[in-house]
Amino acid sequence: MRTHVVDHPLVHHKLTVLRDERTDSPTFRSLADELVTLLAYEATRDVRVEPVEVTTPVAPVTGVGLATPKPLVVPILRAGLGMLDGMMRLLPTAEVGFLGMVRNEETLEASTYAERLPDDLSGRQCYVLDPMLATGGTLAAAIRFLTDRGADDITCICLLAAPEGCANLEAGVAGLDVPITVVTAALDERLNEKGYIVPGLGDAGDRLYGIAG
Ligand SMILES: O=P(O)(O)OC[C@H]1O[C@H](OP(=O)(O)OP(=O)(O)O)[C@H](O)[C@@H]1O
Ligand SMILES: O=c1cc[nH]c(=O)[nH]1
Ligand SMILES: [Mg+2]
Repeated sequence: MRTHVVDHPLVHHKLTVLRDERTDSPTFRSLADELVTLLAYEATRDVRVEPVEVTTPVAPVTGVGLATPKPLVVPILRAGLGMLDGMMRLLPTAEVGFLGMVRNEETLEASTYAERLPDDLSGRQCYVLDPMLATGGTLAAAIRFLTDRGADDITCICLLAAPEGCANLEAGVAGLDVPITVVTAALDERLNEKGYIVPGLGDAGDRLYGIAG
């Protein structure tokens, strides 16, 4: 597994405002959207392309277009939904699959409550969107879903990651013969006793959409 921490002053700046407990939901949503587009630029560096011939007003030229099959973007509900528009801005022709997952806040185990993915992901590059890589349980389960259906290249885009979660995820995907990359805006210090990222930004889903019942 490869972990790439995006080091750019605008990423640091937007993340700082996201972390601030005084930032309200509308501002949080709009900044998360902007930040994801910056992360997506890095995360799509290896997106597969194929040659395309076009003619400019002056001469023919060989350029590139996205290869077929098109990439699949998979936001993990709820909080990953806040990253979808920012990602699709860069990959407007990608397809979108959905995974609904929630972490039990007592046991920290992730469970899946919704799934809408293509049956066959052979040869597909997949981009998984989840703002928080905390214990890593949610992303490990999501990656299993995708590799079980034949995904052959997976990039996870996160706003924040914890070192413990990266280590757990790396161990969890060790047996998979699929390249896995994590792109994040920051690798934070640690997890606290409740499994929250420190310093983190709190509960990403709640900050985007309000307190879940
Ligand atoms: O790495 P982990 O320890 O598995 O935790 C990370 C997960 O926790 C949060 O989701 P949550 O369960 O709060 O659901 P939500 O998005 O609906 O708020 C977050 O959005 C991740 O999906
Ligand atoms: O810090 C954390 C950990 C899990 N989920 C969140 O939303 N925040
Ligand atoms: Mg939540």
